[in-house]
Amino acid sequence: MSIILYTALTALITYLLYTHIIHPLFLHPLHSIPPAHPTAALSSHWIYFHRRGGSQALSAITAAHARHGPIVRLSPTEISVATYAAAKIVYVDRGGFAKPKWWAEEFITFGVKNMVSMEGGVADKRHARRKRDHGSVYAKTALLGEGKLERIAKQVLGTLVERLDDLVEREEGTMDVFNFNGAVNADFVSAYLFGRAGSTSFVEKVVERDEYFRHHGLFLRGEDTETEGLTWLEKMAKRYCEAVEKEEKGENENAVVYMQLKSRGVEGDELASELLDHFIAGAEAPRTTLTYLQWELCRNPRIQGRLRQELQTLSPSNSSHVKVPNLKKLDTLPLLDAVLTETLRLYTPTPGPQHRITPPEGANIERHFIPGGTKISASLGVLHQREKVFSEAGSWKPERWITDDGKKLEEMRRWFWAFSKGSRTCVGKDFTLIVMKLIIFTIYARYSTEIVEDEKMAPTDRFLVQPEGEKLVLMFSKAF
Ligand code: HEM
Repeated sequence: MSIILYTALTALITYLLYTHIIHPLFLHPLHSIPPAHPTAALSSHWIYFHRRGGSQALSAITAAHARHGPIVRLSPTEISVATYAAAKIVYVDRGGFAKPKWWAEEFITFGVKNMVSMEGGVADKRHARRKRDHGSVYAKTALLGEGKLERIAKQVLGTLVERLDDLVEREEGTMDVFNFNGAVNADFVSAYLFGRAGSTSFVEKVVERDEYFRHHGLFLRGEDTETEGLTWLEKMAKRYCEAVEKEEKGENENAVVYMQLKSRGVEGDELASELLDHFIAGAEAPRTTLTYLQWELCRNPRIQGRLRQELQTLSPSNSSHVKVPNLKKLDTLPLLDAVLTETLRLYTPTPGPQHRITPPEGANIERHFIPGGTKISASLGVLHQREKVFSEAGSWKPERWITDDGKKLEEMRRWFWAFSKGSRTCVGKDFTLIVMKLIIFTIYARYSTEIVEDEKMAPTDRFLVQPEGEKLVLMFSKAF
């Protein structure tokens, strides 16, 4: 071998060794962060392998934190954090970090940016403006005090009770509740978004409901089915928007969110995209939450009984005439709040990494300096498994939320991230909580439930969790 060839080969091997092994392992600014897997500092293969097919790699990330502590390196340029203090820096302090472009764009519909698909962070003024465009429509004071939600509740809960009475009296009481729960929530949220003209009647119209959930499933599954699902969803949202536009002036004031955004100049595809996102969020995440909540109430009949007693203090009607309870009183029932919070903790609907990117100046997190442009995330489901905060974290224990220990309660609330925190916190949080409470009230004050079929209830490792079998069959009986 000639001396020139020998020198060139040695230089190449040295260069490759330096760039692929020595630099990432010993000199890269992230080198002191423990790798989730021995190869994670050298290549992205480990994390890509766990993320194949749309998986969120939640169990791999959970196991990595259990082995290596609160900060781990998932790939040469990506880290995961698992403490309240670190999550606060990423999502809350100084407006929180921006979303990486690829992640924000996952949520684009109609080819335009809605709030969730904006990158955010201090530099993104559009996101802050869009948040302001929503005004107070989703604020707790407006929801509990203005009577608009009560009017919707009267209608939707009336239909719910009719359906359940029929089920119990004429159909032996057995039903798969998974899509049914989605239906009730969809009817609520669509009425609030689009008013009477554009709202769904999924509780009654089973074929329409199943079509919606089927197409949303195609959209979520991604790849070859994504376009078919999205096209169908976009047509649906356009139809609802057109229905509001055709209404007489005055009538369309019931389209609370539509009219609010329109009054701020959000129009056309931008408006349709924003509302479609709220519709999907309002139907899907509570579908999962209520299904797991009902499952746990069936597995814990004593808690179901105590909850019924608590709900009956609000004097529900026992005829088919539905009485909407006082929303402020409903909101403060302690056991109702505890069962819902505990379900959102243990079966977090979006438990996987909420991806962000460090700002150009970098950040100090968990005693490491993280340079600008690093991919970083906390997984909400991992925060919720913190044993020191939530003892027996893997068990459903609603009573943990009913305690006189104010310090403990405050600590648990800090670590409760089901709706995220900071500038990107869920805009529909108070809406969905009060709607779910109304639905639980209406069902469990009047009926009791038992499990008929609960195979495959393990949560899927997807962005939006579902029970693996997408099914939970319950037997309903009249409780009084
Ligand atoms: C159980 C129910 C729900 C859960 C657990 C939930 C959870 C979340 C979480 C974790 C985020 C933050 C995502 C991120 O950082 O990228 C979020 C954002 C958001 N949610 Fe929800 N959500 C629920 C229901 C709803 C409902 C009913 C609506 C609308 C009516 C809604 C509308 C939104 C919007 C628009 C955002 C984006 C906020 C922003 O980017 O600033 N969600 N939600």
